[in-house]
Amino acid sequence: MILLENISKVFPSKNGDIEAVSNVHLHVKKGEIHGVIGYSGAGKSTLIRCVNLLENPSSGKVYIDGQETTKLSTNQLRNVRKKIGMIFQGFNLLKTATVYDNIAIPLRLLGFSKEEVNKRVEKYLSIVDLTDKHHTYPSELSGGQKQRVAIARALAQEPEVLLSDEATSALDPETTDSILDLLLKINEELNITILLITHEMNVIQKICDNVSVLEKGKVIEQGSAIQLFANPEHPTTQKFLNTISQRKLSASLISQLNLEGVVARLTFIGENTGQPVLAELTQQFAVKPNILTANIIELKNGIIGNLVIHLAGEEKIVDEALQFLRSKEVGIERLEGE
Ligand SMILES: Nc1ncnc2c1ncn2[C@@H]1O[C@H](COP(=O)(O)OP(=O)(O)OP(=O)(O)O)[C@@H](O)[C@H]1O
Repeated sequence: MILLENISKVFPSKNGDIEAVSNVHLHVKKGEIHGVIGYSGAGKSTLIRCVNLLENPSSGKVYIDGQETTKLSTNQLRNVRKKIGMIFQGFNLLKTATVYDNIAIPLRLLGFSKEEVNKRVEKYLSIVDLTDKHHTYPSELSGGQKQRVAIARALAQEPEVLLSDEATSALDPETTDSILDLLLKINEELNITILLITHEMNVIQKICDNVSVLEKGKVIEQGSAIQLFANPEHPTTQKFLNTISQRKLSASLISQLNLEGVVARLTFIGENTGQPVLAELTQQFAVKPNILTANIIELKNGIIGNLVIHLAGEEKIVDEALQFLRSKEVGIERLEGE
């Protein structure tokens, strides 16, 4: 649905060029929710603005629904942009217009009849659960309600793609959750493809199918959310994961425990999370597992369990025990200390 082919964006500045986005390749398939996560300054906003060409890439190609948009005329581009809705961290509502008009005005500008405008405003206000707010002004709404109006406005143009630029960053955790639920509903019921940017791992955890991690304008890791949460390879991805689950033990504690046995992180995916493998382990091998940390991460498409254990016992038997766990498709990472 969205294909970014080797996109770069360079901003000239007095102190030299700034390469905000560097050779990014990203494919978002129809119907998926793809999250781009990165710290401040990573290039997320610039990248998402390249998708609807609010920002012209310095090089590379953008395809929407198979059509290369980077070579279209302004008129042709206007038609493609109708397929793409966008929501923002700051909501971007018209302060002097009611909720109804905030959604209706862009439709009127697109030339829809009064009846069609009315039909769409009613339909999308109902989808975002704000049917009682027609005559309310944005200043009288909470942040979450403002974002719902912005979402209704984006949906009213009946786009195929929704771009979300940090849409939940200004909201408290509970409101964030309700907006994420709404994005899931839009994705599932209206089959709208969503590309979102965020610096919050819980957003990725809750609604994304696939993820790209951006750092200094480059994609440093890309894959399914399950893959990234189960086996984060890049230190920056690992740092993001630490924000939602405490994965780290101190190096000195690990060193101390490694003197007698090994410290290992066991990762269970999906159905594996329910298997009593540690009980089987102690029945079959003369080892004593001691659980140091444990957590379960619920993702949109599955569950991942993490256990960090200390396995005491004879070296050869400990190795066999770890081999047994691998044979049960448990991910094993031996942790080294100082
Ligand atoms: N119009 C511009 N002119 C010059 N430099 C820019 C411009 N827009 C962005 N940059 C620079 O490009 C880099 C990436 O900025 P961008 O806003 O895309 O990052 P971000 O990941 O969205 O950050 P944040 O989460 O803080 O918004 C930064 O170094 C920024 O200063």
